[in-house]
Amino acid sequence: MERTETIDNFKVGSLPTLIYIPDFITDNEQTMLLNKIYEAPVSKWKSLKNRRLQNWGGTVHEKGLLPQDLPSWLTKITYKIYEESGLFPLPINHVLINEYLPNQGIMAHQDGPAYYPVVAILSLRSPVVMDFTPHSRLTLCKSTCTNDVEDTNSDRGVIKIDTDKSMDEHHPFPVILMPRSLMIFKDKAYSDYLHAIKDSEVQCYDGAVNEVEALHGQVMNHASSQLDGAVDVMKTGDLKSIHRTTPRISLTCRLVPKVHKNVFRF
Ligand SMILES: O=C(O)CCC(=O)C(=O)O
Ligand SMILES: [Fe+2]
Repeated sequence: MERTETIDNFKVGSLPTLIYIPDFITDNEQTMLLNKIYEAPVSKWKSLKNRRLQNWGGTVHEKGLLPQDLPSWLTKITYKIYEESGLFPLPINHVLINEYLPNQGIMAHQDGPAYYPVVAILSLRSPVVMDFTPHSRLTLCKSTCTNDVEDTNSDRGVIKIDTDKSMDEHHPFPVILMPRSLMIFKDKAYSDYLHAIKDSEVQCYDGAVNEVEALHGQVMNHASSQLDGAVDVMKTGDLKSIHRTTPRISLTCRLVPKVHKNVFRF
């Protein structure tokens, strides 16, 4: 982000509030992050049904965070997000790193209540489409029903969703997440919508709220455009799609406001 630009310049769509910043980090920064992520011992990865993840910053419980210092290679990026966005009241203290193979995704969910309601997602390597879908009513899920939610926010009070099809002014919409981009969402986009990534290698981005910002000239008009994961975006006739050919890594950066300093008083 240039010095003269404010976060407001990066708002996309009409819903409060979705922010999309293309090229938030450089190629070198992306390479450095990927190296660090894949340097971690295999035991740092937790495998789920449809993706694997690394948890950094400590353990999130319903009542707050049992903290662990973030490594400096992560604070470098989380501090940049904190400073440049101006949207977090305190520095980010928790990062979830997800790895998705081209046929993997994440089911529709809303992030758990332990987090401050602003999420920043940095995307690496492969483009992907994130679908936002409205819901009208939320009921807090007690620990007895968290098993049906395959999510890492998991046993600390993931929110169970009651989708109401009669929501009229709310519409589903896709967002394109290109490598090296940062997406931030909060307000209604956080509280009234679920977010999901389809577990398919071909994802439709028709109607994406950030099509111009994300693609700026990258769209290939033909199916022979397989130069790199970053440009596997095609428009064949009316079909707007992203073809995932490499794994995608994302860094979900959040703030858990309540931090437990002393394990024994937790
Ligand atoms: O990988 C992503 O882009 C989304 C991850 C996510 O929604 C989450 O960890 O809560
Ligand atoms: Fe999420």
